[in-house]
Amino acid sequence: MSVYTELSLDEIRAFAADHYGLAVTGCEPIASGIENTNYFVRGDDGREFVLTLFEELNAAEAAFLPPLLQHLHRQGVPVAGPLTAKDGRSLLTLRDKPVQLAPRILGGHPSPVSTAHCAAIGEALAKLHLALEEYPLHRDNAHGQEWWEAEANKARKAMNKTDQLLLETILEDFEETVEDYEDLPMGLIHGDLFRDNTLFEGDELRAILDFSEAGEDYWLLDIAITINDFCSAWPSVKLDQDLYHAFLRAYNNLRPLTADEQEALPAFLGMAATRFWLSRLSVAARNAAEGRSGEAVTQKDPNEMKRMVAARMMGE
Ligand SMILES: Nc1ncnc2c1ncn2[C@@H]1O[C@H](COP(=O)(O)OP(=O)(O)O)[C@@H](O)[C@H]1O
Ligand SMILES: N[C@@H](CCOP(=O)(O)O)C(=O)O
Repeated sequence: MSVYTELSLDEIRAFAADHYGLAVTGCEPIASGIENTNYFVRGDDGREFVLTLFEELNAAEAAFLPPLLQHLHRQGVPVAGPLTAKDGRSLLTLRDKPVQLAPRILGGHPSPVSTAHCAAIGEALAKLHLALEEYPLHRDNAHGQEWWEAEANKARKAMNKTDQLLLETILEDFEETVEDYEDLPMGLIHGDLFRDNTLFEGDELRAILDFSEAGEDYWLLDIAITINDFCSAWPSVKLDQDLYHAFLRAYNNLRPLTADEQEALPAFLGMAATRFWLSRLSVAARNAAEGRSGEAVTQKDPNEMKRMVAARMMGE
């Protein structure tokens, strides 16, 4: 689990009382996050909340999130909008880090994924893209093309020849694709729509979580990121054709992919897997450098993504 900043019940209790007028009776660290420190928090009236301490974003960067979530909520996209504190702010500071309290949404990460889950997430992603079409606030994708090219330069030095070739091939394929199809639609994207950033009850999508990666980029990148995780035939990293088609049918129903997007999708699937191959390598290197290890830190496997990159390159 990832709890980078350990908070005591007394500290959470004082924070919730001072800022939200909430009487807290218990808290529990959340075992599954990667980037932020999260705690489930129980109120004396039985309500439950999630306290998120942003570990990577500064206050200015994190301030983008509450209005975004409130907008999506109003547009009918299922998200957990942060609570407003007594002083009207939705983002506060604790231990010198940005912090928010949001309602706990019931549900679990879908596993195994069904065609119904893929249809639900496909529809929700199209709704999210359309809901943000006219959204006035902008933010660059911090892990878009510029980032992954810089990251690839660092990562390739430690790679064997085969991995270097795989990386170069995918990067070149992507660059050629975006040159060939220069009008691919763009907008604000979620940027990290994995199963573990969703909550389902049965087939029903209850919440899309964790908008830390939201930023301006190709809609198709968001689609590819989501397909890669939702529509793979885990533990195999190959695409499951039933899941894939269920996702695309539902997405297309609300926002039909352009002809160029359909042509470009295979290159984006490879690039989306590469983006997470690189970020997982980077997280592993940082954890090693900072001596973060053991039970308190969740580390996802870069090799899983590398295998997916190779599969997507083979059209699988
Ligand atoms: N509002 C919420 N309701 C219920 N569970 C939540 C909520 N927010 C976060 N979680 C749980 O916490 C986990 C980690 O949250 P996430 O925002 O993905 O953190 P990180 O960015 O550190 O990975 C999620 O996978 C989910 O299980
Ligand atoms: N989805 C990323 C990791 C980001 O973790 P999150 O818990 O912040 O969503 C990956 O799979 O590498």
